[in-house]
Amino acid sequence: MYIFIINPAAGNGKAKKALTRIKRSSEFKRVDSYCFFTEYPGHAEEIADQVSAQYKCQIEAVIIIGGDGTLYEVMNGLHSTDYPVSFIPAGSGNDFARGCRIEGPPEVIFERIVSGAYKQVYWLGNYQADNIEGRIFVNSIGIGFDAEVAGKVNRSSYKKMLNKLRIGKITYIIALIQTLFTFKPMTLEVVIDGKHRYLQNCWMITMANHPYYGGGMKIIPQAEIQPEKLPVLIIHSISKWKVLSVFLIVFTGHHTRFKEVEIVEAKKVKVKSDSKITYQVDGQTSLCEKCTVTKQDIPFQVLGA
Ligand SMILES: Nc1ncnc2c1ncn2[C@@H]1O[C@H](COP(=O)(O)OP(=O)(O)OP(=O)(O)O)[C@@H](O)[C@H]1O
Repeated sequence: MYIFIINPAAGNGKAKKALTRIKRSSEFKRVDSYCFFTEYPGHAEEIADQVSAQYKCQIEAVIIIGGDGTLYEVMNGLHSTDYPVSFIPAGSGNDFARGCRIEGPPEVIFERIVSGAYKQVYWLGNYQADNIEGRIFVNSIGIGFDAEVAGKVNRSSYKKMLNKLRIGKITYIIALIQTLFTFKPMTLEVVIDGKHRYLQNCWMITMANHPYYGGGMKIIPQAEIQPEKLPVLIIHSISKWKVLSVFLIVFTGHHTRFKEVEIVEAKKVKVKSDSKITYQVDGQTSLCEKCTVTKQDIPFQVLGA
């Protein structure tokens, strides 16, 4: 049985249109399926939790139609990595689809899913932030400047309108410039695979499971879908104006040439601050003082990729 979890609010309603196209396909008529629509933030996680309890071994795949936020919720709600998952991009950013090369019209992706011929393994990340334990991130987790930019984008009143006009990237540029003037660089204790570092004037630390975030920025161009190791990007001891240059060229991946942009690989990263710092997980933001990030041991199968 194919379980669809659809976020009708993602990408200004793109998900419903994608489902309509899939439903018209001969492949859809041939298979057993159930469609669940999310009604509020957090609902996709509840649905995934219920579905894994109720259907267990009957599940052939869980197919998410929405954006990266919906995928994040589903992966945190599923009880096991044994369920094959697929993602039909219908959000505004769709970085997971970019990272896994899930491309094409929704009905074509669905055909590939059902054929079973297109699949790849994917290792998720785990994080623990203050008292929040055992959570999963799908694409990336970031602390500091990028998280504050993401928070501003999410709260902006004009995001929807600009997305509708297909110039959603302008929301990001506005938030970036606003944050550039308000952001206070952090003093952090960072422990990378047991090695302690004290970073002053730190702008951000980001860990990613593939290169993309924020709707196509190649934040860690060399990040591979791989077990064990997390690519970690650290930007510190940098001027405001150079940060602007970093983000102007981040879509090309050339920002890693700046000497203030450091990339390392690690199995475990701990970040500690004396005050609350903003972090983003797959684009959703929150505050914490301590955060520990690792890679999940067991991969799951992505169909249609
Ligand atoms: N029915 C709903 N109404 C409003 N918000 C919802 C609903 N269902 C889910 N959500 C919330 O919508 C948020 C955004 O969804 P999602 O990230 O999938 O789309 P997006 O923001 O358009 O895409 P992307 O993350 O790829 O940029 C999620 O955090 C989710 O909790």
